[in-house]
Parts: sequence; C-alpha cells; structure tokens
Amino acid sequence: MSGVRKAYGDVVALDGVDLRVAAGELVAVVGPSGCGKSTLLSLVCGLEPADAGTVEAPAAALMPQRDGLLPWLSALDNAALALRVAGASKAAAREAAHAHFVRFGLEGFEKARPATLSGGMRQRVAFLRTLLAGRPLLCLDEPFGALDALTRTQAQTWLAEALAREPRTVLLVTHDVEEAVLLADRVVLLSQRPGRVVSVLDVPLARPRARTEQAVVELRERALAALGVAE
Ligand SMILES: Nc1ncnc2c1ncn2[C@@H]1O[C@H](COP(=O)(O)OP(=O)(O)OP(=O)(O)O)[C@@H](O)[C@H]1O
Repeated sequence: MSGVRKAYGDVVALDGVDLRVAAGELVAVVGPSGCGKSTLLSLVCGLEPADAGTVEAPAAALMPQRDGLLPWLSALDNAALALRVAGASKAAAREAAHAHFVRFGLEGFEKARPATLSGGMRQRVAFLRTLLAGRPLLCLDEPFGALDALTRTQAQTWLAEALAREPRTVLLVTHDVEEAVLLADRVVLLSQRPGRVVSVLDVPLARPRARTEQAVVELRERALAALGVAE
C-alpha cells in the first residue's frame, strides 16, 4: 500500500502509510492502541476502502482479534469453516481440516465446542481455519492478545514452527514489540493515531529466536526507542 489514508468521520486512523510485504515474508506491524492497526488489516483484506492512496494485495485470509470461532460449531467444523464457505462438502472439509489436527495439537478435541477449549487451543483452531482458507496472504490481528503470558510464549513458538513447515506471506499486527522481534522478518512501527510509519526494522536472525538473545534484546530496545517508549 502507498500513501494510504483512512478516516472514520473526524477520526483519522491512518495517514500516509506506505507498506510492502514480499512473498514469503512475515511483517509485523506494531503500534500503540488505537493507531489504526486493525484498520490497516481490513484495508489489506478489502473489507473497506481507503480514502486516499492505493492498496494492492493478493487474496488474504484474516484471523480476527477475537478468535471468531462460532460457539455452536465443534472445533473440527470451526477449522473447516473456510473450506465449507468455499464450497467444499461437509465430509471433504472435515477430512481436510482433520488432517492437521495432530500437528496442531488438537487431536481428540474434534467434537469439542470452543467454550470447552483452552485459549491456546482456540487460537490454534482459528489459525488452522485461516491457513485452510488457502489464500496467499495471512493477516493475523493480535493473534495472542487474549492469552496469558505463558500460553502466549508457547503460542509464539508454535506459530513460528507452523510457518516454518508451511511458509506463507504473513502480516501480523501486535502491540507487543518483543513478539514482533521474535517472529518477524521485518517490523513496521506505527505512531500514535493517526498511524504513520515511524520506522522499519529488519530482523535478520534465524528462527527460533530466544527473547534473551542479545540481538533480540537490542532490536527490541531500538523498536521501543523508535516508538518513543522509555522502559
Ligand atoms: N468502523 C469504525 N468506525 C468508527 N471508528 C473506527 C472504526 N474502526 C476503527 N475506528 C477508530 O479508528 C481508530 C483506529 O482503530 P483500530 O482498531 O484500527 O486501531 P488498533 O491500532 O487496531 O487498536 P487496538 O490496538 O486497540 O486494537 C480508533 O480510534 C478507532 O476507534
């Protein structure tokens, strides 16, 4: 996207935003609450138009901030939902989704309703649904925002492993600088609303990365400094 502006009435959410994501790249967008991160994803996914500037994106699958699972459907049917929407039969969609259940740590929970799953499991079902949509670009909106610290750490490791197995182009929105540095190839830092790109950091580090790694700590500090956040 280039020169993108989006306002809701008098509230300017994004202004003059340029962002490029190369195929196979994981780009994290980090910024303070309300700076327009979710808006940016909805523009990329074509859910709403920009007021100015251009947005060019391949077909994208969105994993929304809340997991978006349907409470009345089983874990398997929730995971299979994108395939059903795309026209697959119930049996074919279930079979395709089930093929991933062991690797996603969901085996034995096929019939469980979302309310009976842990937060981490719900996120994995939601991520599987996003992955199965078969779109070239995955847009993940604060995928771990609702998880406690320990589960969040496990989920980050798990996501890095899942993407190493099945590489995709990913746009990840988070307010957590450390999460961005642990997962992304590039970190785009947005200002307070209206969101503008204040800095872009390359993260040329092999995965998996440890939060205690010197290079991770240094990049995290650089990102926080660029955001104007003192620790
Ligand atoms: N549909 C809408 N109608 C009116 N205002 C909106 C709408 N969507 C977003 N906004 C406003 O635009 C601004 C940016 O919102 P957005 O949700 O994109 O920010 P965010 O960075 O994702 O926030 P958070 O980190 O809290 O999720 C906010 O002030 C929000 O209230």
